[in-house]
Amino acid sequence: MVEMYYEEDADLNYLEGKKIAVIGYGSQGHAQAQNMRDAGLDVVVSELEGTANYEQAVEDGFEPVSAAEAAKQADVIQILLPDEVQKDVYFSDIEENLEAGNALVFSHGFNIHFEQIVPPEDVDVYMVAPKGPGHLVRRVYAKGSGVPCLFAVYQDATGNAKDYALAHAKGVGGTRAGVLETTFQEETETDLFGEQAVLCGGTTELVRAGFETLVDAGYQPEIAYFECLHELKLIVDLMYEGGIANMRDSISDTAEYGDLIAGEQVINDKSREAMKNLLDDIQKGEFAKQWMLENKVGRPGYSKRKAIDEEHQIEQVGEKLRDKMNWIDEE
Ligand SMILES: NC(=O)C1=CN([C@@H]2O[C@H](COP(=O)(O)OP(=O)(O)OC[C@H]3O[C@@H](n4cnc5c(N)ncnc54)[C@H](OP(=O)(O)O)[C@@H]3O)[C@@H](O)[C@H]2O)C=CC1
Ligand SMILES: CC(=O)[C@](C)(O)C(=O)O
Repeated sequence: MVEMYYEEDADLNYLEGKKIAVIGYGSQGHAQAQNMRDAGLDVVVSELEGTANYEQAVEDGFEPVSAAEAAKQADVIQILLPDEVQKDVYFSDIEENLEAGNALVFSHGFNIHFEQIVPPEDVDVYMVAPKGPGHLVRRVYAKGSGVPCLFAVYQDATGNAKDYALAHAKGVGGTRAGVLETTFQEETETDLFGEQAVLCGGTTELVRAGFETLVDAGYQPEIAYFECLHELKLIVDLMYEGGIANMRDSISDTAEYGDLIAGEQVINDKSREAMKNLLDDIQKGEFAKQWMLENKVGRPGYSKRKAIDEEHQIEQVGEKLRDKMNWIDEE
């Protein structure tokens, strides 16, 4: 069984007296910067002037600086930029400001694993990757809890990289929930696979396909929304709390029988083969190449498909229903 690390296994004193630059104040940046500041660490943030996230950083009490300035000031430089811009900003603003003994920190291994960024040998390189969206990382920290994190050490120039990584994970709240050690390769390949085949790609396509099947058969779109999207969270919450068996304990026997006999008809050998092909493309770097090229040519495919999905009937139906529903109180 793998070892989890908790609060008592991490010592914030390793980061005592060190300035931590969080470069990029977006989903992860706004959360991790505030959490680390609340933990008593010395944090400086970088954000593009004139953007909404720059204003948000100011509103949250930071004085954002440029990426170059942040890297110059800091001992620990955490790059929380979009993966597709990290390489450009690293070479234009960060690399020249690195000093021996600094730490270069990521929350996803993409740019290191696919060798977009090749750091100097005299700095530590580690990752602290929350296993959850940034806004949740902040929300649960503020409530006294934390989102579980993965950590990995890619380069240990100081001999203390693992201690720094665990302290960093403590600063963002990860050790409150539990932190697991991995490698940059394992985090990168599994995270990309999860995003594509299960969490985002697989699930959104499943939800849309289910919705369209019901609507095309003449059922009310609102009913199809409730069945295929609204309830999904509630079912997954039960799986999250106690596994698939826990969810099955709570649903009806009728639903459980349906679950048992129908699942493999939807996610069949062909679907599993497709999953293996996605993973193969990720492992071979084909996805990484495709994503970096997509950005180089202005994201035509990304923008076209995103526009189509945003116009999908399930979005309009859902928006109207969410406005009308009295929300389940998550407090
Ligand atoms: N989103 C998530 O929940 C998770 C993300 N991660 C990883 O965290 C990292 C950050 O992702 P995420 O938080 O989603 O990214 P976001 O896109 O939410 O935020 C990135 C921020 O960086 C800003 N930015 C862009 N260029 C610059 C620049 N030159 N200087 C300063 N700021 C700049 C962006 O501004 P603008 O928007 O104006 O371009 C944006 O505000 C990635 O490696 C990602 O894989 C890991 C786990 C979960
Ligand atoms: C939240 C998370 O970890 C994702 C979906 O992989 C991401 O946003 O990168």
